[in-house]
Amino acid sequence: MDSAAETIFALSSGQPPAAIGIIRISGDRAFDGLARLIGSLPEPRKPSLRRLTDPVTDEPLDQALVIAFPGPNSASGEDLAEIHCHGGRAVVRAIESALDDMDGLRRAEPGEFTRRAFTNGRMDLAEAEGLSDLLFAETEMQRRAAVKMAGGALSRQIEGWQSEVLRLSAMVEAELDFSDEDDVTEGHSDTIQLGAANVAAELATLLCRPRAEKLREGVRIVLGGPPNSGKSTLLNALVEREAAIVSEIAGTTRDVIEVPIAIGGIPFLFIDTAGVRDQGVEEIERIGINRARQQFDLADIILWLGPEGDGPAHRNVIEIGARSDHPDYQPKSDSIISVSPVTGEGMTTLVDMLVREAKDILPAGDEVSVNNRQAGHLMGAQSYLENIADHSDFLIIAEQLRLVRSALDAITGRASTEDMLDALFGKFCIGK
Ligand SMILES: Nc1nc2c(ncn2[C@@H]2O[C@H](COP(=O)(O)OP(=O)(O)OP(=O)(O)O)[C@@H](O)[C@H]2O)c(=O)[nH]1
Ligand SMILES: [K+]
Ligand SMILES: [Mg+2]
Repeated sequence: MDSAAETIFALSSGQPPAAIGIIRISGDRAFDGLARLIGSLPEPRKPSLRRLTDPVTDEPLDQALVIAFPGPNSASGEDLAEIHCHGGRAVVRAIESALDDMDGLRRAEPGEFTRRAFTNGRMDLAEAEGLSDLLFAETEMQRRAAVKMAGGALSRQIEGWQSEVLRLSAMVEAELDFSDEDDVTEGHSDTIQLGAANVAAELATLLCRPRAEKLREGVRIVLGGPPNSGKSTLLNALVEREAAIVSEIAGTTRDVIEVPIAIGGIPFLFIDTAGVRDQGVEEIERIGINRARQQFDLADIILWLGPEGDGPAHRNVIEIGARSDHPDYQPKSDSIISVSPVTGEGMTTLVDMLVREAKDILPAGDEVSVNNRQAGHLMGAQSYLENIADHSDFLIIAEQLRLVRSALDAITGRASTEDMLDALFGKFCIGK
């Protein structure tokens, strides 16, 4: 049997025990399965309170709210039944096993409900990616961006470009049809070139923005400086727990310590590193220092605790005067803030500064951003559009426009490979 033809079921709510459990059944036999538990089917889309009975043993299972959503206007695009039962482990297990015993019903794979929604045209790929992000969102900023994606903001933009490119294609086709006649108008060629350039410019605007992945990974802030400059102490203060070992021994930190934390709804990844020095270094510390240097390369921001102007070459270094309360403290220039986790001096100013900087590094909440996969296809589309500027041959232009359309289709999944779909939907949990 074709797997899409099978009827699937799963617990779609969180792990039991919980106050309620929601079991969803999707497919041709969903209503049949529901009817066998409750007797007769309720009216479509109307929640109704029913007694569930095991069809084999006749044993009462639970009292539950049941809803039947006929396809294709359901979340999955198929007949979909929901059973809102009590969320105890035994109740959920008993209902699931009664369903499992029915012919043609089986437990769903992770993400299978959403995959069916996609297959049945209830959701495009960009929206499904947004939904995936939404399920994994941990900070307020991630949630807002994901809601936008799942709501189809990017899909609508892509649709707009698709229809403009189609319009240009139609003009090119018309030119090709009449090309054996002599009155080919110069003007049309200009209109097509201009139209292609406009779409390319809009793609460029979107491509300039930070990638969506950055929201999931967090802004990478690497603490750097010589041994004993107070990096680990500052890390612990920023993340409000003893994540790194602190001691007066120079060379305490060797491994890279990464701590993800949200501040003001913004995701950060704070990274503590080994103190960088050249003299008196043994083998393990040297490895740690190499790791620190690798982290400097990957950083969005380096927080430099060392001597003024001595930080690694990087586009975004924030210098601070660390351990400002310490008797050995040498004040730096006026523009450099003094910070001490011990007295709290400068801590609020520093955090505010990091939050401000982070906003330029992360996608903005009110703008559409694209992930790396989507950006790859947009860059493809952009280069085909740019090729058009170099050509006056309508055959070549027609081909480039066709390539643009298929690159844009790949973003919404109208041209997607099985591998990519497996990778995306496999990340979802069972029951989603
Ligand atoms: N007075 C004072 N002492 C501090 C401050 N920050 C750190 N220290 C002390 O300085 C010493 C080194 O602190 P660490 O946080 O381990 O320094 P580090 O840069 O991580 O050192 P390595 O991991 O060895 O490179 C410890 O004894 C801390 O207690 C500060 O703000 N004020
Ligand atoms: K130390
Ligand atoms: Mg340290």
